[in-house]
Amino acid sequence: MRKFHRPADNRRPTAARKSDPRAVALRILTALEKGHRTLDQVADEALARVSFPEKRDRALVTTLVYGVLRWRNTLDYTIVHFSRTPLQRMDPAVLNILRLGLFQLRFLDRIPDFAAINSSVDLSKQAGLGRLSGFVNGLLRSSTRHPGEPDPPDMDKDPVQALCVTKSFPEWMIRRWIARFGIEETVQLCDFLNTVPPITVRVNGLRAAPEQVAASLAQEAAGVTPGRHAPEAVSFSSPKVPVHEMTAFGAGWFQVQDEAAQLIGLLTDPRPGQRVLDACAGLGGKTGHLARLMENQGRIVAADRDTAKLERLAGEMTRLGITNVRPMTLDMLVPEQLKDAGGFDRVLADCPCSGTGVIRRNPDTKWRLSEQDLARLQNDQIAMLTNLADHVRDGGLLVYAVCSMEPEENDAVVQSFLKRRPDFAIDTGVAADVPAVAGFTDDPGFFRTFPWRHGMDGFFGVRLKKNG
Ligand SMILES: C[S@@+](CC[C@H](N)C(=O)[O-])C[C@H]1O[C@@H](n2cnc3c(N)ncnc32)[C@H](O)[C@@H]1O
Repeated sequence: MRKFHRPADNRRPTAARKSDPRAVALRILTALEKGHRTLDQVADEALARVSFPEKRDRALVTTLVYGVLRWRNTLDYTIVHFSRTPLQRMDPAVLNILRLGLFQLRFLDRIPDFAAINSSVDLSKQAGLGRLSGFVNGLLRSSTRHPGEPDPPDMDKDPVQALCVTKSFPEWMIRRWIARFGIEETVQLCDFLNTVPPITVRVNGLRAAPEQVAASLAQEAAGVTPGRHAPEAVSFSSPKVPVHEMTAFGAGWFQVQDEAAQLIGLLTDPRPGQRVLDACAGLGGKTGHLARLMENQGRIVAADRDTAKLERLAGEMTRLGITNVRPMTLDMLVPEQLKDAGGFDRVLADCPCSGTGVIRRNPDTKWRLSEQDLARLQNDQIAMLTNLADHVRDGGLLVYAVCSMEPEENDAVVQSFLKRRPDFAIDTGVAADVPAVAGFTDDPGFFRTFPWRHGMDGFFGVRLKKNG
C-alpha cells in the first residue's frame, strides 16, 4: 500500500525535507487566492522550493491543483450540501482542504477513498487546523456515503445554474456564452475547456524538419501526430520525462505552442530581412515563430514591460539558435517609451487579455476574472494599438491578437481603433496570402478559432494595413 500522509507538524518545508504533494497543492491554491499572481508564477515558485519522496508526486501536485481549479464550483456545490457552515464563513484553508479531498474522491480513481480522507485530515492538522479535522473527516465521509453529486439545478428550468454546477464555470461566463452560442454549443465549449490539453509543439524549422522531430519524440512519448492546421505542428501525450528534458527540446528543435497560437505567427507573415516589432513578446513563443519565418534574417525587437520574462526569452532564443532578436523592456501604454523605436514592416500586438480561449491551460481564469475586467482590458488593448500605430511603416501590417473569444476584446477593439486611425484598414487579402488561416477567417478579415469547433485554443486576430 502506498503511504500518502506524513506525520503532523507545522514547520515550513525546506529543500532538505521531502514535501507532501497535497501540502504543496494546498499552498499553491492558498497563495493563488491571496495575490494577483498567475497560476504559472505561483506554481513555479512553490515547486522550485521542494523535493518529493517519489518522482510521480510532482505530477500529483499538478493534477490536484489544476483539478480543483477546473472543478471548483462542482466541488463547492457538494461541500455546501453537506456543511452547516456557509462557504463564505469557512476558513479558506479548510475550504481548500475539502476541495482537494473531494476532488480525489470524485475524480481520481487511483486514490482509494480512505487515503483521500485520511490525508485530508492530516493536512488540516499540518495546517494548524487540528480543531477542524473532525469536520473535514465527517464531511468527506458523508460524501462517500451518499455518492454522486447532490441533485444539480434543473437543466430545463435553469440552464445557467445547471451548467454553473455541472460544468463548473462562473455564472457570468455561462450566461454570455449561452446568449451567443446557444445551450448546446456552450455545453461543448465548457466540456472542451475542462479537458487536459495534449502537448502541442511547433517545430523550429531553422533546426529540424517535422518528420525528424516526430521520430525523436516517438522515442520519449506516446501518440505522436502531426498537427491538423499549422504545417509545423506536432502533438503528443504521456512524455516519459518532463518536456524540457526531452532530447529534441535540448537540441532546440521545437517550442511548446498550441496550433491556434501558431496560426497567429503565420497571420503576421513576416518576411526575411524585414524589421518586426513583437510588442508583447512575453516568454517568446511567437517571437521564435516570427524568427523562423524570417529565416533568422532582418531584425525583431521583442518588447515586454516585464524584464524577467525577456531574460527568459533571450535564453529561449539561444536554445533555438536564433540571433536576430533584440529584447527591450518597453511599456506599450507609455507612448514616450516608444519614441525611439522607429518604424516596422510588421508589428505584432499579442495583447494581455481575459484569456477565455485558453481556460483549459489556465483554469484559475474562471475564478480570477470578472465581467467588469473586460472593459479595463479593452481600454488597454485600444490604447496599445493606438500607441503602436505610429510605428508601422506605410504599407506595413499591425497585427492584433488575443486568446479571448469575447466580443469586447475582439471586434469592438478593432472598430474603436479604426475610428481613431482612419489611415489603417482591415487587410482582406489574408486568406490569399496565408492559406493555413483561410479556413478561420471571416468576411471582414477577422481570424477566429473556437475551441469546441476547431479542437484548439480560442484566438482572435486581425491584420490592419497602414495606408493600404
Ligand atoms: C498574451 S501575453 C504574450 C504572449 C507571447 N506573445 C507569446 O506568444 O508567448 C501578453 C504579454 O503582454 C505583456 N504586457 C502586459 N502589459 C504590457 C504593457 N503595458 N506593455 C508591454 N507588455 C505588456 C505581459 O507581460 C505578457 O507577457
